[in-house]
Formats: sequence, C-alpha cells, structure tokens
Amino acid sequence: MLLAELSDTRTHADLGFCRQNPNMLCLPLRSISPHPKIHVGSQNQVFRFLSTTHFVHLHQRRKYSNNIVHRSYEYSSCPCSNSDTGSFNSSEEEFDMELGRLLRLLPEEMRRRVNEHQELHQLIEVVMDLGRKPLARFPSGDFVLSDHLITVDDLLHATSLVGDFAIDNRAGISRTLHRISAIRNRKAAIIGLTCRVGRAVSGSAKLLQDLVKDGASLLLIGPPGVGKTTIIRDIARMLANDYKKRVMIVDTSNEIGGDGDIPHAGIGNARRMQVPDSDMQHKVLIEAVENHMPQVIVIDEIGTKLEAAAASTIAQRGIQLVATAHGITIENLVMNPSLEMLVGGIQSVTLGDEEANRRGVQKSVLERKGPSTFDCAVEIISRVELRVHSSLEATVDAILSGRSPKYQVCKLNQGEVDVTIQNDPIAHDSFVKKSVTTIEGIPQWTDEKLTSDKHISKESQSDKENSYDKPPLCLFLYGVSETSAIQVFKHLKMDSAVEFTENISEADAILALLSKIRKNSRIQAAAHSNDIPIYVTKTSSLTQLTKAIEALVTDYDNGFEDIEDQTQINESEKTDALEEVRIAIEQVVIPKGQPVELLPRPSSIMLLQKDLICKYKLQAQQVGSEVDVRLRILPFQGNKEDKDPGERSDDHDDENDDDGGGGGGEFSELSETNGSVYPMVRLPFLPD
Ligand SMILES: Nc1ncnc2c1ncn2[C@@H]1O[C@H](COP(=O)(O)OP(=O)(O)OP(=O)(O)O)[C@@H](O)[C@H]1O
Repeated sequence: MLLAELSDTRTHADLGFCRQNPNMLCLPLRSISPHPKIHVGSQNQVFRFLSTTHFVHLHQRRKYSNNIVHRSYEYSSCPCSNSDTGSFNSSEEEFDMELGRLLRLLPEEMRRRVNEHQELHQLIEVVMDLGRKPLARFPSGDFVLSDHLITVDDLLHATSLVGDFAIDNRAGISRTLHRISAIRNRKAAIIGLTCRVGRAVSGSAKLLQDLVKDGASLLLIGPPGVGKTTIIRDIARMLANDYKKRVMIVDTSNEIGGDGDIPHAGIGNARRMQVPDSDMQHKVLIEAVENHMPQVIVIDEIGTKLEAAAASTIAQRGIQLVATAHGITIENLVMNPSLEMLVGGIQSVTLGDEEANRRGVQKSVLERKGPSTFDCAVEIISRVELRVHSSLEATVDAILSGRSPKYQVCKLNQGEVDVTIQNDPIAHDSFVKKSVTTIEGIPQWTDEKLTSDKHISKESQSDKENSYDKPPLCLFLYGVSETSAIQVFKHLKMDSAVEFTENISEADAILALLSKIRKNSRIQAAAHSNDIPIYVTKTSSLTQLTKAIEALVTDYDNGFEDIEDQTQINESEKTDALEEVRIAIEQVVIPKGQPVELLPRPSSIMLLQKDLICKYKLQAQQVGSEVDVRLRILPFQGNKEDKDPGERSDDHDDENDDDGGGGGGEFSELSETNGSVYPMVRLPFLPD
C-alpha cells in the first residue's frame, strides 16, 4: 500500500533504521487512520505528521522526473520498538513513544482499534480480563476494543513485556510511567490486567504552587484515578527544578518515577528511592530522612497506620512532606482509624457543665488530639478543580465541631485559575471583602490577600461591596448551615454586616433550626443567661431562613429594643401560637390520642393557648424550666393517668435531651406529624 511520498531526500535523516532489519527504514507514525495516505513533502511536514506511537516499515520506490528524485514508500507494520528515530523529542512525542510501548502489550487487532480512536491521547486504561472483551477507558467512557475474548495467550504476551509484579500485584514498563496491575486467581495465575497509562503532565501542580513553595507540608486526597500521582509527580519536579530543593521521592510502586532504575524525566531533578515491598514503605521513609538529607519527601498513597506514623515522624523533623491518600474528603480521613493520625488524631473529651453550656454542645465531644502532620490539604475533585484547605487543623476542628470548614475552590479555566472561598463569611483581619461569583453563579466571599495574585471572575466586584457603620451583627448558628445563612445575607445585601461565632456569649443573636433548638435546653439557658435573643426557622429552606433573618435584622437595626418588653405581644406570634394549638389538636391529639408539647411561649400567650385548648374540651399541662416553659396538650383518654394540669415538670427526661438524643420521648413531635410548615416563629424570653 502506498503510504507516503517523499520528494525531499533530507527527510531520510529523520527516519530510523529498524533494529530487526537494518535495510528497512522504520517510520514512527502517530496513526495511520483515518487517513492511511499520508503525504510527506518536506522535513517540517515529517515532524508534523509523524510521531512515535506506531512503527511501520517503508519500502522505498524511486522515480526520476524532471531531474528530481521522487521517492514513494509502501509500509508494513513493524513489531520493533525503534527509539533510534531520534528527532522526535518534544514532550508530546516522548509521550507518544511511551504510549506505544504500552500498546505493544495488546494483541494486534486491539492495538489497531486503540490507535484509531479519536481520544487516543487521553487514554486512561486498557482492561483485559480472561474470557471477556477488552476495554479501553477514555474520559468519555469505555470503548470495546475487540469482539474477541481475551485468552490466556493474550495475557501471557502482555505480562512477558512488563517487569516483575511486586507484592502489590503491580508492574511497570521500564522508563515509562505506566502501571500494569494484575488480578490473580486463587492459584496465583494472572487472569486480568489493568494497564494504566501514566503521563507526566508538566504544569499540573500549578494550582498548588503557592501552597508548597514555602515549605508547607501538603496532603492530597482523592478517589482512585483522579490524578493524585500525576500532581505529586509534578510537585516533585517543580520543587526540585524551579525551587532547587533536595527532593526525595519514596516511590512505593514506581508510579511517580516510573519503572526501571533510571527515573523518568517527569520527576526532573528529584531523586527517587524504590521500595522493595509495599509493607516496607514506612521503613524506606525513615531511611530516606536518615541517609539522604532531603528537604522534601514525596510519597504516594499513605494507607496504613505504620505509614501514617512514619509520615508524622518525618514532619516532626521539619521536613516538608507531600503525600497522597485515598478518600474523597478530609472527613473521610478523620473517620479512618488508620489515617486519623495524619490530621492530628481524634479523641473524645468530656466537658464540664459550664464549658458545655458556653459552647452550646453536648458534654462529650470529639477533639483533635495534637498538631496535624500536614499544614494544608487538598481534595482533588477533578483534573481541573481542587478544594484547598490552607489550614488542615482548622478544617479538622470545624468538622469535629459540626461546622462546615472553610476552603478555597481552585478551578483551572482555560489556563486561568479561578479562586473562590467557601464558608468564609468573615475576614477577621480586615473587613475589606469582595464578593466574587463562582462558576456556578453562587456569590461567595473572598478577601484581598487571597485573591491578589489570582485571576478572579471580575463580575460585579465593586458594586457588591457594602460598608456599614454599625458593628457587624454577630450570630451564633444552631442547626442552620453557615453557607445558607451567608447566601441569605448576601441576597439581603447584608454581606459585610454579619459575622459568625462559635461562642454563644459573643453572639448578638442566635439563629436556630426549630426542631433542634427546642430539644436543647442548654443552648436556651445559655442564651437566657447571656441575654441573647433566639430566632428560629422551621425548615432550612431559603424562604424560611430569609423570613427569620429578615425579622432578626429588623430587630437588630432597632437595637433589639422590643425584646425587653414582654408585654407587647407580637400580633403574628399570637396567631402562630393559636394556629400551633389548632394543628396539634386536630392533627395529632384527637386523631392519634397522643400528647403534644407546644413551643415555649410568653405566659400571656400561653393563657390564650390554654383558653383555646379548653374550647376543645382538652386539658393542658405546663412543663419545662423557667427558660422554656411551655404547654403540653393531653389527649382525652390519657387525662386521668397524667399529672394534674398545671403541674410543673422540670424533671422530665427530655429536658436534658440534646439534639442528638432523639428527645421528645413519649411525645409526638408536632413538626413531624403534621407535615405542614410552621410559620417562622421567634422564641422570645419568658419573664422570670
Ligand atoms: N492533568 C492530566 N491530564 C491528562 N491526563 C491526566 C492528568 N492527570 C491524570 N491523568 C491521567 O489520569 C489517569 C489517572 O491518574 P493518576 O494515576 O495520577 O491518578 P491517581 O489518583 O494517582 O490514581 P490511583 O489513586 O489509582 O493511583 C492516568 O492515566 C493519568 O495519566
């Protein structure tokens, strides 16, 4: 078949000679399909058209015409791996060459089908399982490579071309970054192969350059295949080449530096220590520190307690650590008994009554045991999106106390880095804030410092800036997510007028989810003793939350003055309270014969509620301590067994229920039974 025509003899210098048959020219060719006829007219075109994933033999023919030698070539496939073709040394061409070496593991037909695939250069893996059709995995999905089922011979052919499989069942191809993982049967024979394409992606660490360049230890977390190894390989290269650091890679499966004894060029000047057996990883880590004086240690896949302990020892010696671990979020690490050490370890502590009250939490809480091994952590969401936790300790503390951690979202957007900050309502150092619009269009917060050297979507920066003369409203949230609250404040253009606290005593007001706060008498007591009004929302929906926040903001603007005057009963609260009685009776007490506890109300309102209950020929009981006195409506049948109406029931078990305790005991939760949405209500203080 006629493949190429060369009218310029200089082109010969760029072709190699086949190792198997020196009389043959060997032409590296990116793909012979879908255009099997490639016209080569000049040296430049040779470079443009030809690459190294695929070799063919050229059979030259000469023709003389007008004193010019015209050469044409026919080709046939060549099984050799000709690296003597020289010249093709751009990184793309090197990659083509390496990819070709992986594809050589495949039987002829499969290799042809992969080569023909439009996404050849994005190939992720080839999967060969005995007795099944082979698959190629591309970012766009799986692609069947052949209708022929994989045979034992196919597997033997592939395994004969790779290095030895280590104890972790992984092997490589010398001087490439590919990873071949084997599946064995019970007799240890290989019955499946996953051939992962490894590539050095220079620039993949760009998003993290600022984090690591000054020596901070970094932990990367992500699910399998998201690109962790690719990023740390580039971090190793960047720190060694650009920042001239002594970088040592502890390469457990030879995935970072590639197979073979000479490391892949992708790690730059970083050095690499191989690990004879994955169980020895922690020992090699320590050896690296003791023998080779590294400034940075890079390690892929910390997975066991021993490895976590070794990493923590290294960090204590002041060496910068860059490592990966499997998981989706930092919460996964916190919950993983083998890896929790990486975040400082977790312990359960029992607080004194006063401290628990102050914090508004249960007496037994989880806390971080000590300093975390890493300064910062990154959750890899995709190749172009990272969640950067610049203080891992702060993130862990937030998770343990039930708050959403603050983090930056970095997105690579056509070569630019978009940075947004999540859950960062306050920049405490200065109140200069700017709103930026994230890619999803949700307004978020950021501050000058964090955005100074980054590209940020420019949309509406200045017009959203707010300045308020009043000190910011300081809120304690309970059962309400900070993100939702911020969204509402943003919507109300109150973005620079609010801050959040974890300390009730610092708060101007409490904003709480009704179902949660009604069960936590400690928070109510703490609010009462600190003279802080509580505003509640029945649901977390933005509509309900907006109503609650609007009421709160209005009262805040009035200095919470009307809070003191308990005699002025808000008309709408009266309506709410009576509606609450009506729904409770008509939907629960009468049809189900169950008692229902109402919300705590001022005594004047409770009187109105009692009147209404009497009209239904039912009885009510007053329960609760002084800060949350409320009525319990008793069902008809149960009246005789129950305590006398009016009896105070301060000693009820549910009084001390916290939010996790499933409080309510024998009583129906009105919110759960009536299925309707309560109007937003505000819990005012009851008179002493
Ligand atoms: N930025 C990128 N551009 C192109 N391909 C990439 C990029 N990052 C990763 N890949 C490819 O994605 C695949 C998985 O990458 P990698 O091995 O780095 O993931 P990983 O998270 O370390 O996986 P595992 O946890 O299974 O070891 C590889 O084929 C790799 O070449």
